Amino acid sequence: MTERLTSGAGVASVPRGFTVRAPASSANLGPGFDSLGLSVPLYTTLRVTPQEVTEVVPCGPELENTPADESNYVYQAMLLSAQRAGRTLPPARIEIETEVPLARGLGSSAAALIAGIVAGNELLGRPLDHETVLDVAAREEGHPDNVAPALFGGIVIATLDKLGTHYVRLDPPAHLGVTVLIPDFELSTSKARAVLPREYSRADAVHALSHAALLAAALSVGRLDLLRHAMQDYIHQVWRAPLVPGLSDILDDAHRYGALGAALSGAGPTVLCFHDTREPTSRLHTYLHSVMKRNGLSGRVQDFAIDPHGTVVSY
Ligand SMILES: Nc1ncnc2c1ncn2[C@@H]1O[C@H](COP(=O)(O)OP(=O)(O)OP(=O)(O)O)[C@@H](O)[C@H]1O
Ligand SMILES: N[C@@H](CCO)C(=O)O
Repeated sequence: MTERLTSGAGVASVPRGFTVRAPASSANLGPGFDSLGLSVPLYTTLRVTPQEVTEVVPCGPELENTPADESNYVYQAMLLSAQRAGRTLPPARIEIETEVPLARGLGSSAAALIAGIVAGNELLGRPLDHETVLDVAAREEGHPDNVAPALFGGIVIATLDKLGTHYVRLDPPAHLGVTVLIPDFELSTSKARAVLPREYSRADAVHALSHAALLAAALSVGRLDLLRHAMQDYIHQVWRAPLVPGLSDILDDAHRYGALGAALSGAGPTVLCFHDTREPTSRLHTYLHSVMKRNGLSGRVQDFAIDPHGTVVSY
């Protein structure tokens, strides 16, 4: 059985083994800092088998430095669901695999967090509904822009405040594709947040909220022609540019090579460009490779569709 996460809370307890698959995500999209993101089809997968003792088994080269015990971030995420439900997590073997490169701005931590919370909730018989799963994850990350698309798929606009986590999910507009440049070096979110100013001027605030509002509206009605203008940002990219060689050039010039808009993906160093899926992306690929070469970087350039499914549980 495969199911999207569409049912509510309260399903009876689940003794069988199951798999949880959570996608990568690209947050911010320029001015939507901490509030806007989309889902990328690279996946973190957990295979959960109830048994008498807990075992945490990271698999594959990407996870070779993550702990093989209960201190693993995925297992800690599973405990969060038990904590919110006021229950004790039953023991299980948890195998973890990921295609999401770590600390590159593609939401590896959010995919791990969502996969873990959903897996814990599933082991407990789904005491938490989806809004609560999102709220647990958003409070843990401190912002909802990766976890919301990782959970629901598509493009998600979300806010986190004292009253809860509120969101609107959009289906990806027709003909909108994503091209990402994923450099080979890591940049932790904490380092990329530490360079941001603590305060902004009113002019910067007005610039950010007007562009973020325009971007959300453009994405919701499929106005691909507006993306380049709507994606202008002075809240985070300008401060992070020194950490990501070539970023400023790509933000300024990618449109000349067919990009509909460009942004730093999450906290970087991945850079995201939108493209029109009816047009070839070869010129854009050649350009992005040339920027890497000019800056002495290695990495890969890859096209993706936006993942519409989000996190999926299968039996
Ligand atoms: N599958 C996983 N299992 C265990 N730990 C993980 C897993 N995925 C990510 N992590 C932890 O999350 C860290 C990366 O998180 P970080 O927030 O710095 O970057 P990111 O989530 O990849 O990028 P961004 O938040 O900018 O999109 C890793 O170094 C690792 O500690
Ligand atoms: N909005 C977050 C995403 C990365 O987790 C940031 O840019 O720091």
